[in-house]
Amino acid sequence: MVVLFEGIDTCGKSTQLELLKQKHPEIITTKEPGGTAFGIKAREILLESSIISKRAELLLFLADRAEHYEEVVQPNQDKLIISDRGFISGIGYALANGDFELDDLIMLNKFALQGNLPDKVILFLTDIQTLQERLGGKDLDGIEQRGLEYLLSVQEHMRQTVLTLGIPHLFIDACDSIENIHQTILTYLKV
Ligand SMILES: Nc1ncnc2c1ncn2[C@@H]1O[C@H](COP(=O)(O)OP(=O)(O)O)[C@@H](O)[C@H]1O
Ligand SMILES: Cc1cn([C@H]2C[C@H](O)[C@@H](COP(=O)(O)OP(=O)(O)O)O2)c(=O)[nH]c1=O
Repeated sequence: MVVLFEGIDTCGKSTQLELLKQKHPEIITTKEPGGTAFGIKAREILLESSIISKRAELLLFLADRAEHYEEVVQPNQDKLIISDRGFISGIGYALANGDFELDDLIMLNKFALQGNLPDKVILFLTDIQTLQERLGGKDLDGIEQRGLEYLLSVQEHMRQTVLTLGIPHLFIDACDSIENIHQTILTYLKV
């Protein structure tokens, strides 16, 4: 089973994935961008914000996704695989960047994933105050520097995309405590 942890920067995905991995070391944990050797190089380019063309940026995220699918997801289909981000980020950030149609983005992402969408999405939803507090506590990469309004519009596009595609999902209140969220995820995943 393939599960995506999705949500905008600082909503708590990595914290929860780490807790889950501690309790269940048998879970295959991975991430996009950067879950493969190629992805590590792609991630460096993507986060240093040296790409001017939004299409070039999108295609590099998609290249990372295609490689990640073949190298990490496909060989482990029989196990529980949880990825810190995936194609919901791919669509959410691209829609917030403008100039892209949802139908085109769905088609491109299905192409990268050889038609195999994840089984479940756990989407963390935050609010402006929490986002501001948590972003204030870290060095911002090129994408995070695009600002609060940009990130909240990404979040809304992610939410709509999950609903439009009808993927089984859990919406998490990212402002809840770390322990409460952990328990909610354990219950949802039945692990
Ligand atoms: N539920 C929570 N309540 C308070 N702080 C949290 C919570 N979840 C995560 N944090 C803190 O917020 C910051 C960002 O969390 P992180 O898990 O790295 O987010 P993401 O992986 O989504 O970018 C970290 O400093 C983390 O300790
Ligand atoms: C997977 C993906 C990520 N992104 C963005 C989201 C993040 O800002 C960045 C990845 O950074 P990352 O450090 O993984 O995210 P986080 O701050 O949540 O730990 O790339 C896209 O724009 N498109 C995509 O397809």
